[in-house]
Amino acid sequence: MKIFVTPCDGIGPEITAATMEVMKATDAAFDLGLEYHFEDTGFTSLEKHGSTLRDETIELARTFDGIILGPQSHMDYPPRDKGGVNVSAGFRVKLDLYANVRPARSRPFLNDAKKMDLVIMREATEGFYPDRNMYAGTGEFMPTPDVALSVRKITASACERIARQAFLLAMKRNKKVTAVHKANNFILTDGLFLKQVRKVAAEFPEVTLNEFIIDAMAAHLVRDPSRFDVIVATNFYSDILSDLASELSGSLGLAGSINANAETGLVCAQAQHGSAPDIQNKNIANPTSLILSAAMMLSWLGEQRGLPQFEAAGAEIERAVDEVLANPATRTRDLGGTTNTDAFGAAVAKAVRNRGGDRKAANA
Ligand SMILES: NC(=O)c1ccc[n+]([C@@H]2O[C@H](COP(=O)([O-])OP(=O)(O)OC[C@H]3O[C@@H](n4cnc5c(N)ncnc54)[C@H](O)[C@@H]3O)[C@@H](O)[C@H]2O)c1
Ligand SMILES: CC(C)[C@H](C(=O)O)[C@@H](O)C(=O)O
Repeated sequence: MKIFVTPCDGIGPEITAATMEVMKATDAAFDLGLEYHFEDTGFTSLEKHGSTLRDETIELARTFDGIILGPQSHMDYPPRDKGGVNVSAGFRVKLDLYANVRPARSRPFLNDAKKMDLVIMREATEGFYPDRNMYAGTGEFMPTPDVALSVRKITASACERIARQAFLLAMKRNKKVTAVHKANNFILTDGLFLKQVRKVAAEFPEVTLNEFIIDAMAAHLVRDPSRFDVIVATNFYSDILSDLASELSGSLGLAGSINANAETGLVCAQAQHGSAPDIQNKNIANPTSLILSAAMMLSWLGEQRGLPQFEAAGAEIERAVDEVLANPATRTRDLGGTTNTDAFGAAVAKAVRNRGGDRKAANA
């Protein structure tokens, strides 16, 4: 299996290095036969090639089975005509990775967070990124110096396919979907989203559909996240709600995700958080988010291609992360500990290796 890796900006190289430690240990324990190819994106690509994301990088990534994508320092990029291209939106939009799957769960051994185990199914290709061939703020216009406009594109087809992914996931979980919208105000756009979700819901009579307006949803999530299971929403709403949910679980640094396309089979592991420039190059970032994203990527590849060892490998990384997080001595600073990024990665890799040894002994 061929994996494309691009660490990108800020804490990206640090959390990617920790993730690769875990991937190597997992590959050895499960005989996955992973091969890696590393490419520059973000500021390193800008310095070498004049663009934070080149078309050839995207086209190369398309030929791989999976992608590990680090966070970008998009806020600090130069304008597009000076090479600043939105790396994240570029991968999602150009590769049509429309399902950004963002889980968040509480861990009783970690903190006293309210009980939560949910997945946000985020539509990742449209909304304020309006065209498959244009990205990086091209949905914005300034007709006069006093007026700035932002165009949000919502299509029936994109709403339908993300809704279907949400219901398919709900069938594997607790048969509950919550659609989040603001159709009270955005009658055409959010109205279209809601119409498509209801249409797909009719195909899944066993799944209960609830609907919440985005502003109230934020309050309900904070008050009682245990009410929710699979949440589906358009791009922008999901982006905000998923940061809220992951912080409720203890830290943005715990938030893994994949961007996937169920039809082409391509999958991209990507932390939910950004490049955290406030803590970059200090070896203190929590790499859990990218490690769990890589685990999700392996599980997804396993499920899609009928490869049980990949599913087992993904589950094992999740288990190893929990084992390491359960020990206050091996937590990173965002969770009140003192463990560094590389040491955390090494601890998770060791937890995977230890169990791999147990498994081999049991099979001998
Ligand atoms: N997917 C992406 O690539 C992505 C997502 C969001 C933001 N961004 C970009 O990231 C840059 C910084 O944005 P921001 O500061 O608003 O958001 P951020 O997610 O980078 O950071 C928010 C806060 O969370 C902390 N944090 C984030 N990840 C952490 C981790 N793994 N371990 C410990 N603490 C962590 C940061 O230190 C910061 O205090 C901007 O340029 C923004 O455009 C990129
Ligand atoms: C950096 C930004 C373009 C991005 C988005 O808006 O999708 C981010 O918030 C994310 O969640 O990956």
